[in-house]
Amino acid sequence: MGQQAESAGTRAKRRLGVMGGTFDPIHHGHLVAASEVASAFHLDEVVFVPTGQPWQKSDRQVTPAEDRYLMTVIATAENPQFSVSRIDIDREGLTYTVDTLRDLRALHPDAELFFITGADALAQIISWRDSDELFELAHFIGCTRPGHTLSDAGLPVGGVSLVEVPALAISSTDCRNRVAKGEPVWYLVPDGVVRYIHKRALYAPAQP
Ligand SMILES: Nc1ncnc2c1ncn2[C@@H]1O[C@H](COP(=O)(O)OP(=O)(O)OP(=O)(O)O)[C@@H](O)[C@H]1O
Ligand SMILES: O=C(O)c1ccc[n+]([C@@H]2O[C@H](COP(=O)([O-])O)[C@@H](O)[C@H]2O)c1
Repeated sequence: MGQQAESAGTRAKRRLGVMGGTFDPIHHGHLVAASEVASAFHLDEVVFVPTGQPWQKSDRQVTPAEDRYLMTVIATAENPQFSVSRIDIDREGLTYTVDTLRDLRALHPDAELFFITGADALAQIISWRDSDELFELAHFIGCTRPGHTLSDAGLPVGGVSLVEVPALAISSTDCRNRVAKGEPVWYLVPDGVVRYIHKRALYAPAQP
């Protein structure tokens, strides 16, 4: 029966979530948002895509991509629905989501793409490169995030869904600042990520 349906071309499209981020470091806010969206939108998989060179974060030194990639692998390893892609890290030049989605489209021609963002990122999308094309390549899902208003105002009708996720007032900025001050990040980021941060001495204050 399954085989017949497949050969008749009636098989449902694979639903692939895309969670893009700098992940410097990845924290439970990212993981909960991805998990909630996967459940609410019946996604088959969520691929986490750490940025290569995020052009809107050029005001600060971003941690090397390999460290951010490895922390993302560690954080997602136990969830069979989660995977990590190197496409943005391995592409030369600045990272633009339009390239991410074009590449994922080419890699997964039969999948429907769902790009997941927090409310803060969603509010900036109009400033992203080739923003019109973004909505042809994927459906966008904006998640609530404490301190930010979730809105689809000005975005293409039907191109965006808004979803409420458990409020976790966690940011990578706060995690970095805590480590720099010697404060704990246990339970804000996965345990393996805490250990990786300490092993690699990430976010430590610069020595005088
Ligand atoms: N606590 C959170 N709840 C919901 N969404 C979040 C949360 N933290 C981050 N996101 C979303 O995850 C994506 C990747 O975020 P990013 O890696 O920039 O983390 P960040 O915590 O915002 O980092 P930073 O503090 O360095 O700006 C963005 O779409 C962002 O809106
Ligand atoms: O394409 C763009 O112009 C663009 C500008 C800013 C952010 N993004 C993407 O938005 C996601 C979250 O980015 P950030 O900077 O909040 O970590 C990540 O996948 C970025 O590549 C994309």
